[in-house]
Amino acid sequence: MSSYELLQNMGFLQLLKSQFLCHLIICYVFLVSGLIINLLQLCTLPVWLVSKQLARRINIRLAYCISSQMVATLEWWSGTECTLYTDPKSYPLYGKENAIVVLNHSFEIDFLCGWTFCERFGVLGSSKVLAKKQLAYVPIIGWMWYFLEIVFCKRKWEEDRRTVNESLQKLRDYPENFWFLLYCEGTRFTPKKHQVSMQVAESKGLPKLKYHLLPRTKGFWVTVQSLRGTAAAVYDSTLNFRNNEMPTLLGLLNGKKYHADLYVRRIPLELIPEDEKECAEWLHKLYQEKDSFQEHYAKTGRFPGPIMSPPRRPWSLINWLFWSCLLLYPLGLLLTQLISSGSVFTIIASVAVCSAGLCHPFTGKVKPP
Ligand SMILES: CC/C=C\C/C=C\C/C=C\C/C=C\C/C=C\C/C=C\CCC(=O)SCCNC(=O)CCNC(=O)[C@H](O)C(C)(C)COP(=O)(O)OP(=O)(O)OC[C@H]1O[C@@H](n2cnc3c(N)ncnc32)[C@H](O)[C@@H]1OP(=O)(O)O
Ligand SMILES: CCCCCCCCCCCCCCCC(=O)OC[C@@H](O)COP(=O)(O)O
Repeated sequence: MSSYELLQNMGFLQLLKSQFLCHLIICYVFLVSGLIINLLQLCTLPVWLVSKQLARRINIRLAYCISSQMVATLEWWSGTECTLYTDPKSYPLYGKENAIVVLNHSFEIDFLCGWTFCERFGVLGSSKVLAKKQLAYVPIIGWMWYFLEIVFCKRKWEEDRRTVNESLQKLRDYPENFWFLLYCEGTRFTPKKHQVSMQVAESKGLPKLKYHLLPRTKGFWVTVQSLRGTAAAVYDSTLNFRNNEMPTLLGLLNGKKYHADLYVRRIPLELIPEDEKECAEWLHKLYQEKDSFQEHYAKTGRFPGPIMSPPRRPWSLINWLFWSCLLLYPLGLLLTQLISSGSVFTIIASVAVCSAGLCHPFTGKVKPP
């Protein structure tokens, strides 16, 4: 094939990825498979009574079937690249131990990049997060999290102090390695929130941060204390995207390729102070360091240290193809039957769906490569 033809084909592929019908198919597979998996998770309830560890292992695999579909959208559909900057001595330990991950909360898809690294190190099904309670009620993801023993907080310290500790204690005998994600900033970065947060920093006599909100220290302290002896280290992770891009889920769905850079430092848990006040000071210092890494990135376009990128694995794609075949076949049969029935309503409905696809605002907007 000539390079001109190849370019033309690539242009066609990009155009295809921007079509509403493709988005509809991806969302249909995600929603229907997600609800089926939620139902299967519900069926594991009796297994908990017989063997807790077996039920946990089953739920890890079921959760993988959901979260890896979103990872596949990032890795295989949009082709987004993820580069890891880290110390080669720490690299072999990733995925082989329990860890607390501290990540900046600056992008709509930062959690998805986190999931992508979980996938590459084989801990996607078991990965956990300290999430706000409202997310527990979101169908598919929230319900999946319930069975994964995700830790939820109300962001009311008087209540969270006890409940977060109790939920974390339950993870002490978790049967597989997990990463526990903590967004210490507590909410996603916006210029307005940054302004308020820097006023708090000033009132506390703390140095100002340019790229982060002031970290909330209480959740970090309770997590470190509760997971001592369970987690081996804190993975201090700093994420940014090349070319000042602000990636979105819709961009990924449209097949837009981004380039994520993640800088990870492994800090053994023993190095973190046990005392609440000292631990808070330690975290503030960590965020000042994270700020300096972002400054380095803004100036040089890279993070410090060597690159040790793990390759993408085929499993997320295989999982997506499996669910697609399973769910698109009956849908195809149904549509064929409806159309061959020749009913006026069916024909009008089909035309309406196709027109919606053609009139979609993203159609034809993709720049040819
Ligand atoms: C090798 C590869 C490595 C890594 C790969 C990366 C990642 C992969 C890992 C895992 C992936 C797993 C899952 C990801 C999937 C999805 C995640 C998606 C979504 C979840 C996101 C969320 O839900 S974020 C929101 C919830 N989380 C948090 O809030 C956590 C942080 N918060 C805390 O820790 C809080 O302390 C708390 C919640 C425990 C309690 O909150 P509360 O509000 O009650 O107390 P505070 O801590 O705030 O205490 C009050 C003190 O705060 C000061 N204050 C007041 N205003 C501000 C302000 N604007 N900014 C900062 N501080 C403020 C106030 O003065 C009080 O100060 P004191 O001195 O009295 O403490
Ligand atoms: C293949 C898939 C395509 C289908 C797309 C489905 C999309 C499901 C997305 C579910 C993602 C769940 C994670 C949400 C992240 C989130 O909501 O974080 C909250 C924080 O910022 C703090 O919030 P706040 O302080 O209240 O602003």
